Amino acid sequence: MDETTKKKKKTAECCGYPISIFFIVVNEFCERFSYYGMRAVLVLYFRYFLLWDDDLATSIYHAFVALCYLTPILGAIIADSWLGKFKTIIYLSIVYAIGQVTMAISTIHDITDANRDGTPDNFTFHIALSMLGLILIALGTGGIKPCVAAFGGDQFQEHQSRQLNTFFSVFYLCINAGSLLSTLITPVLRAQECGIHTQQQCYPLAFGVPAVLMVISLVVFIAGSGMYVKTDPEGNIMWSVCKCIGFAIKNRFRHRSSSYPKREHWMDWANEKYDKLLIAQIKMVLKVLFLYIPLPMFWTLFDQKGSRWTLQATTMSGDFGAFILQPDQMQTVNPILILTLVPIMDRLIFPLIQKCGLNFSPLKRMTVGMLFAAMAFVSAALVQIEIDKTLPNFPSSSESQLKVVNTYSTTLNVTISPNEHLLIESFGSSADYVTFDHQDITVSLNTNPVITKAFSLIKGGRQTLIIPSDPTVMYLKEDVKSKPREGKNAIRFVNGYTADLNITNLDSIEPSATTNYTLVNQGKRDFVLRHGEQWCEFSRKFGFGASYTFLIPSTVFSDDCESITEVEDMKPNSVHMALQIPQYFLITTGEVMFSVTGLQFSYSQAPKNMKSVLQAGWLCTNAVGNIIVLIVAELGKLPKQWAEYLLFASLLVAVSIIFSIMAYFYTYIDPAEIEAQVRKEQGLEPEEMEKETIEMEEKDEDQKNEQGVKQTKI
Ligand SMILES: N[C@@H](Cc1ccccc1)C(=O)N[C@@H](Cc1ccccc1)C(=O)O
Repeated sequence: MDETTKKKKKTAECCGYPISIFFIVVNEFCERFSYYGMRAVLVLYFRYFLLWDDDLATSIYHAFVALCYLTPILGAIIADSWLGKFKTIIYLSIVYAIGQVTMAISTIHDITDANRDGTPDNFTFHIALSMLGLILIALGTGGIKPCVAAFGGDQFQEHQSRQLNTFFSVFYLCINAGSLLSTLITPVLRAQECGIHTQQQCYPLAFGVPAVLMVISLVVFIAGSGMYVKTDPEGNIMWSVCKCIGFAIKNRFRHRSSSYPKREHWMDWANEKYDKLLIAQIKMVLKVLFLYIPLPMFWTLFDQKGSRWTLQATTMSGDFGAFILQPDQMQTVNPILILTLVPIMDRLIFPLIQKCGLNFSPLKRMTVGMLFAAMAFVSAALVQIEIDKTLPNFPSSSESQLKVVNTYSTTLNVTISPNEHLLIESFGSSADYVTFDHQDITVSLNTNPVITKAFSLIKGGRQTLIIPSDPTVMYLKEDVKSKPREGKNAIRFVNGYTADLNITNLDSIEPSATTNYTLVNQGKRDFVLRHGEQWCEFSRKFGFGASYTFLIPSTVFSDDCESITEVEDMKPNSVHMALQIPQYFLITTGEVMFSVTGLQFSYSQAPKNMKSVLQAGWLCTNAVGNIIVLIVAELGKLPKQWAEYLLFASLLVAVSIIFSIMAYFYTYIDPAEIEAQVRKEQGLEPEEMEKETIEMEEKDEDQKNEQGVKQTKI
C-alpha cells in the first residue's frame, strides 16, 4: 500500500467537469483505436500471412476476443486489492503496448524470409511471436478496461453527479470515435505494399499504427498524473470478500437446525466474525451480480453483428451508387450510429421522457435496450426471408444437382437417364440445374454415332457436365454450392480454343479444359487472353456474390474476344445492403440504452472499494455472451437462418421479461450512504478504522490458520 491515500481532493474544473477527465477520455480514444484497429485486420493476418484455414483463423480470433473480456476480473483484483487503479492502468498499459509492438514485429515477413520469395520461411517463429503478442494484448486491454471507466468515475466530486452521468456517455462516444477511425484506417494500411526484400501486404503498418496509438494512450494518461484523484486499494479486499462469504456459508450450514432463528440475509451469518461494513458491501455487490445473470443474452445477440450479420451482408448488394460498401464494412454503421444516437438520447429523448413525468430508471432503460436488440433480430429475420427468395435452390445433403455446358460445334440433344431431355445449343448451357435424388446417371448425346457415358454425381454437390469439342471426353466439374465469400464473384473459363491459352492471373489452360474458380471483386474487371503472339482483351462488370463460367470459342482471337459467352451459375445478390440499416439502427439504440446505462449503473451501485470489480463483472457478462455464441454456432444450427434469428429474438424477449421482474424488486442504493450508516451504527467514523478492522481480521485469521496448520502438523 505505497500509493498515498487521498480523500477526494478538490480538483481543477472546466465547465463543471474535472480537467483530469480530458486525459482519461483521450487515453480511452487512443486505446480503443489501438484495440479495434488491430482486431480489424487480425483474421486476415491469420488467414493470409500465417496461412491458417478459415476455421482455425475464426476460432483463434473468437478465443482472443473472449480472453479480452475475461481478463478484466484480473485487472480489477489487482487494482482494488493491490496496486490501485492508477498504477494498474500504467503497468498493464505497458504490457499492452509491448504486446502490440510484439504483434507488429511478428508480421514482418522479411525477418525470416531468407530465400526472399515473399513468404516467411519460419512460420513457427511468427506464430509464437504473434501468440505472445496477443496474450499480452488480452491481458492489457482486459486488465485496464474495468479500471479506466471506474477511475474516470472517481474523478468526480459528490456535487457533480449530473456530470458523472454525462461522463459515461462521452466516454462511450470516445470509444466509438476511436473504433470507427481505426476500423476505417487499418484495412487501408494493410492494403499498402511494403517490405525490405519483397513488397507484400503491409501488415507491419496495419499493426504498427495501433501499437503507436497505444504508446500515445499511455503517455497521455501519464501526462494527467498530477491532476488525478487517486484512491488507495484497501488491502486484499477480494480475499477478505471470499473468506467472508465462505464463513457465512459454513456458519449457515452449521446452524441449519430450525432451532436457530433465521437471519434477514444469508450473509448475516458472517456477523459473528466479520466487520458489518464488509458484510454490507458484499451484500451490495452480490445484489448487482445477481441482477447480471440474465445479461449475457443481450451480448449473445449483439456480438452476432460481427459474424452472422456480416455473413448475411455477403449475400446482399453493396452498390450505393456513389460508393461501394464491402460486407464487413457494414459494421462501421454501429459506431457511426453511436456517435449520433448518444447525443440525441442524452439531450433529447431522455429529458423528454423525464418531462412527460415518466420514471425511466437505469434498469428500465436496460430492459428496453434488450427489447430493441430483440426487434433488431426480428428485422434481420425479415431481411433473411427476402434474401432467401433470391437465393439459388441449393441441393440438400441427399440430393445432387447437374447443369450441362455444350462447347461442341452444334446443338445437342442430351438425355440423362432415366427421363431428363435437354436441348443445348453450341456454346450454351442448360437453363438451370437439374436436381437428382440419386447419384448414378447415364448421359447420352445425339451425335453420330450416339455417345453414352455413365457418371456418379456428388451427394449434396453441384456439378457441371462439360461437353468439349470432342464429346467422347465429356467430364464433370464441381461447382460452388454456396455464395462466394465476402460478396466476391466466383469465375472460371472453359477453353474451346484449339491450343493452350494464358489468361491474366491464371495458369495456362489446355484445350477443352476448365479452370478452377477464381474470386474477383465487384466492379469492372479486365482479362487478357493470350496464345503466342495473339491476344485479345475482354471486360466484364460484376455485381456481388455471383458465379460465372466463361466459354471461350475457337474464334476468340479472330473476333477480338467478342464471341466469349457467359453462363450464369449463380445470380448476383439482388437484395440491397441498405435493408440491414434498420436492424443496425435497432441494435445500436438497444446498445445505447443497455450498454451505456449498464456502465453507469455498475459504477453507481458499487461500494467505493469494489468499483473496478463490478465493472469487471459487467464486462464478464460480455465474455459469457461471446461463449454462448461459440456454443450455439457449434451445436444448434436451425435449417433456416431466419428461424434462428427469430429464436434468438424470442429468447431475448423471455430473458428481458425475467430481467424486468428482477429489476422490479431491486432497490437503488447509494453505497456511500449505506457505508456511512453502517459506520455510524458501529461508532466508527473515520475510514481508517474500517481499514484497520479488515486488516486486523485478516491478521487474526492468518494467525489462526497458521496455528491450525501447526496443530495438524503436530
Ligand atoms: N459499439 C462498440 C464499438 C464497436 C465498434 C466497431 C464495431 C463494433 C463495435 C462499443 O461501444 N464497444 C464498447 C462497449 C463494449 C461493447 C461490447 C463489449 C464490451 C464493451 C467498448 O468498450 O469496446
